[in-house]
Amino acid sequence: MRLGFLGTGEIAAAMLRGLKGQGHDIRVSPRNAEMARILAAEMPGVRIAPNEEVVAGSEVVFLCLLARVAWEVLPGLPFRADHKVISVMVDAPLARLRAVCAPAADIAIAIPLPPIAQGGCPLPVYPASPVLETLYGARNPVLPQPSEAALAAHLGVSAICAPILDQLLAAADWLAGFTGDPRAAEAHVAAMIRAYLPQRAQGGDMAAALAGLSTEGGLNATLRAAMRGARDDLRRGLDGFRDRLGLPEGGA
Ligand SMILES: NC(=O)C1=CN([C@@H]2O[C@H](COP(=O)(O)OP(=O)(O)OC[C@H]3O[C@@H](n4cnc5c(N)ncnc54)[C@H](OP(=O)(O)O)[C@@H]3O)[C@@H](O)[C@H]2O)C=CC1
Ligand SMILES: O=C(O)[C@@H]1CCC=N1
Repeated sequence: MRLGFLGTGEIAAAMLRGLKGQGHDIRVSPRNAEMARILAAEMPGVRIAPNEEVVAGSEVVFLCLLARVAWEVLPGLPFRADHKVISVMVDAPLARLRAVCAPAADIAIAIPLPPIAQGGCPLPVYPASPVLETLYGARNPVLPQPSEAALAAHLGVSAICAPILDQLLAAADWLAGFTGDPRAAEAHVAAMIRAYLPQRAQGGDMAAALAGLSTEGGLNATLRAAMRGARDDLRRGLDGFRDRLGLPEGGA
């Protein structure tokens, strides 16, 4: 398939690496120049081309720009009615994407995360996108959403990755302070938490795991109580995205 990526940053690089071995003909935009060079050298079939050529030469165009850049750049590009466009951008609702990508109308928003490079990354999308399924579905669970609001809520919850990783790193750092082995400490924390996150988590698994860690006076119960404020902070932070993500009142 002929694929184009506009914006060759963190998420585009991960998405490209997630396509390795599929034999696509891929054009990437020249910015970020260093990343574009690395990817073109790393992956057969990837070439660097001006934005206009990325769009003109592709059947599927991935929008991996910052939204504020996209609003300036996209209106001048040669979109066609037969293009399939997949945006992964935050702050880019469908109505505005349709306006700047016209006459292209087959537009979906997806939420990849950097682990898509290896696979196993849940991939919410709205509206359903057969081409996204074709490209990524074999290695990642593609999750079509029933509405743009549901997609936006998934976008919001994706923000927990950084604060949770930050907590895990703080724990590993604390452990390494006693063991003197930061690598082993990080590996241990990762393995311990991974053991609680089965490949196919069922509703209720997390609550059951938490119940199993609630021994009265135990270390887990003690630290959880001491960190109750962090739970409230997380909830408040997510609620703070409502306007930005266009989420309806009510909901949660
Ligand atoms: N990082 C993530 O995990 C995820 C990010 N996203 C979304 O993806 C989008 C990109 O994020 P991310 O990859 O992290 O950001 P980056 O800043 O890493 O990538 C954006 C890229 O766009 C390039 N760029 C700037 N101007 C132009 C232009 N005129 N034409 C072509 N390319 C240009 C930048 O190049 P230069 O460096 O030269 O300025 C940069 O490499 C954002 O909208 C973000 O919300 C979505 C899901 C996950
Ligand atoms: O943090 C962000 O804005 C992007 C969106 C989803 C994950 N990362």
